[in-house]
Amino acid sequence: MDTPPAVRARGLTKYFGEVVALDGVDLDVAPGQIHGLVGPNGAGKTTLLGLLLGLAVADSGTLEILGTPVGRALAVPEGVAGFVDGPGLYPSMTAKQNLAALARLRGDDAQTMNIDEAIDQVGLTDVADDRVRGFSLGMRQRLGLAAALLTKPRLLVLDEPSNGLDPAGKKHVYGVLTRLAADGTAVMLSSHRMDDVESLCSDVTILSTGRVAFTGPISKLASEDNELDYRVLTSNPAAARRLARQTNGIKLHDDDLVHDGVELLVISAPVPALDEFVKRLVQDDIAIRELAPVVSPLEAAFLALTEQQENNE
Ligand SMILES: Nc1ncnc2c1ncn2[C@@H]1O[C@H](COP(=O)(O)OP(=O)(O)OP(=O)(O)O)[C@@H](O)[C@H]1O
Repeated sequence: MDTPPAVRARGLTKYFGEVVALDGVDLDVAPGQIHGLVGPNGAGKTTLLGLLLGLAVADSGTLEILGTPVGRALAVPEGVAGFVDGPGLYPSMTAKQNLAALARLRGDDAQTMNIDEAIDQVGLTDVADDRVRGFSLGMRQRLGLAAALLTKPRLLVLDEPSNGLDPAGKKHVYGVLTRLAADGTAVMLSSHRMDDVESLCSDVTILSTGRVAFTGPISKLASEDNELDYRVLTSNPAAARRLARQTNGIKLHDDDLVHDGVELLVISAPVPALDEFVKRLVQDDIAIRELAPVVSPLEAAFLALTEQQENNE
């Protein structure tokens, strides 16, 4: 039998009084997929994640989680774990006691073995017996993730999981999420960091004022026709500039930058024109020391799609 999708939403709509927080949202998340949810402030990200966690119900539309239709009752759907607006923790208890209490609340036996393992997975072993009151935001986020891991979820839902994490903490947590996904758990997470979403997620949904501006594989956003801005650092900026002028489809920006005393060209180009430019640089013996988009394809799409939708309001 085929494994059902982790999430299948059609036409989800949610109002808060007059405010339409979600407006006809369709969403598909496959098992083992890490799916990013991005959008400007107030776009509806937390509201959507809350529906997946059973913290609220939609006013209309249908939602199936792990193959089971979600009803009108407020309850965490079977197989789902996660948190929005930060994990709910007891400040006066230690990290370990928090996990034991949460397990008891769910009616599970507090299996010390699993608790130690979950704490180890998120890298909190050294502070397992410290009270949560003294934990930083990043440590709380990690403990919240450990609490979710204890339930062995098939869908993990996280609101801004990298909030408060230092670069090492982020790398650790992303490693945990990547391994979970490799074992078949679907992960849905919101973020304001496009670079994080690009490095971690295979798919993304861009929300703008409650509507889906894009949903699908991130690779589809980097379409060959899209024109992106690139920074180009070469061994011969003057010759590179001449070649850029002679290559069809390349637009040369006037505001070149100076990087460590070397002139950096800034160009706009669709992928085929960029390919042609690179070939010509190589033919003319000009070394390419750096070639990178000024903003990533996800960030460029995010800005274009959300601006477009806001202008249509
Ligand atoms: N409990 C609530 N009562 C009233 N309005 C709400 C409530 N929750 C959300 N909203 C409104 O619904 C819209 C979507 O909010 P939501 O928190 O889902 O956005 P978000 O994308 O998570 O924003 P942010 O990036 O700022 O966290 C906003 O206009 C918000 O003001």
